[in-house]
Amino acid sequence: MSDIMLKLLNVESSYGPIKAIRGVSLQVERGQIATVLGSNGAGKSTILKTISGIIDPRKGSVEFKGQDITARDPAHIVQRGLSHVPEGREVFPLLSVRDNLLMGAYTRRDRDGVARDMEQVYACFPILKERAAQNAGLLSGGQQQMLAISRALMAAPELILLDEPSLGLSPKLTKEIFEIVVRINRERGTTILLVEQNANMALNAADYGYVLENGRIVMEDSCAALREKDDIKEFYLGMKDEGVRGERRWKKKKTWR
Ligand SMILES: Nc1ncnc2c1ncn2[C@@H]1O[C@H](COP(=O)(O)OP(=O)(O)OP(=O)(O)O)[C@@H](O)[C@H]1O
Repeated sequence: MSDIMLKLLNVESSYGPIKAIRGVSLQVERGQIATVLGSNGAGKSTILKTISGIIDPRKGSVEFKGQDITARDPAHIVQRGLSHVPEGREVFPLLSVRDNLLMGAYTRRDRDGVARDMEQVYACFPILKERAAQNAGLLSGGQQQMLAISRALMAAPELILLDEPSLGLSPKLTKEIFEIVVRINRERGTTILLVEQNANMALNAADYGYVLENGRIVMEDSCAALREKDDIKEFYLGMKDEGVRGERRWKKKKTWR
C-alpha cells in the first residue's frame, strides 16, 4: 500500500477577490519527488503557501502524514516536519551563513542532532563551510539558493516544499541545484514537492507531475509519461511539432482544454 505524505483535497485560495487556486487536489507519496508545472501566475507559489500555512484556504483541506493541517500555524507545521523554501531564496542577508543555518534549526531541541546535520550540510555544500562566517548577503545567487535549501534541511524535515529553485540561476547552476535536490531525496529519503517553470529540469528530476493552469490542475501523470505528451513537449518543453505549421499550428489547441 502506498504511503501518502501530503494530500490536498479541493483546495481554493484567494488574495482578496482574486481566486489564485481553485479545486486543487494532489498528493505526494513518501519518498517521492513530485512537481507542479505552470507558467507565470498559474498559482504554483500559492499552492505551497497554502500547504505551509502562510495562506489560509477558503475551501478544501490539507493533510500531512494523515493529519489535518489546514490553516494551522506555520510554526506548528514546521515542527511537524514540513519545511518551505520560498521563491527568491530569502536568506537573512545580515546574518552569517552559519547563523542562517541555525535559524533553520530554531524549533529543534536536540543539540547533537543539529550539530550532526550541520556537518552533513557542510559535506553536501563545501562552499557554505568555507563561507560559514561571512554574511549571507555576500553569497552569489546560486550559493544563496544552496543556503536556502540547507536552512530548510536543518529543520530535519520529512517533506520539503521547494519554490522555483532555478529562478535567476544560470543553466549550469540550475543543473547543479537539481542534482543536489535529487541527491537529498535519494540519500536522506526526504520527500520533495517542487514547483517550477523550468519544465525540462523538473520533469527529469521528479517522479510524478501535475500541470497547473489558471489555478486549476489540468493534467497529472508520471513524469516519464508527461515527457512523452505532445502538449507538454510543445507548451512546456519548447519542442515544436514539425508536422503542424503556420495557421494550423496557431489553431492547434491544447488537448486538456
Ligand atoms: N500577494 C498577492 N496579492 C494579490 N494577488 C496575488 C498575490 N500573490 C499572488 N497573487 C496572484 O495570484 C495568482 C497566482 O500567483 P502565484 O504567485 O501563486 O503564481 P505562480 O504560478 O507561483 O507564478 P510565478 O511562476 O510567476 O511565481 C496570480 O494571478 C497573482 O497575480
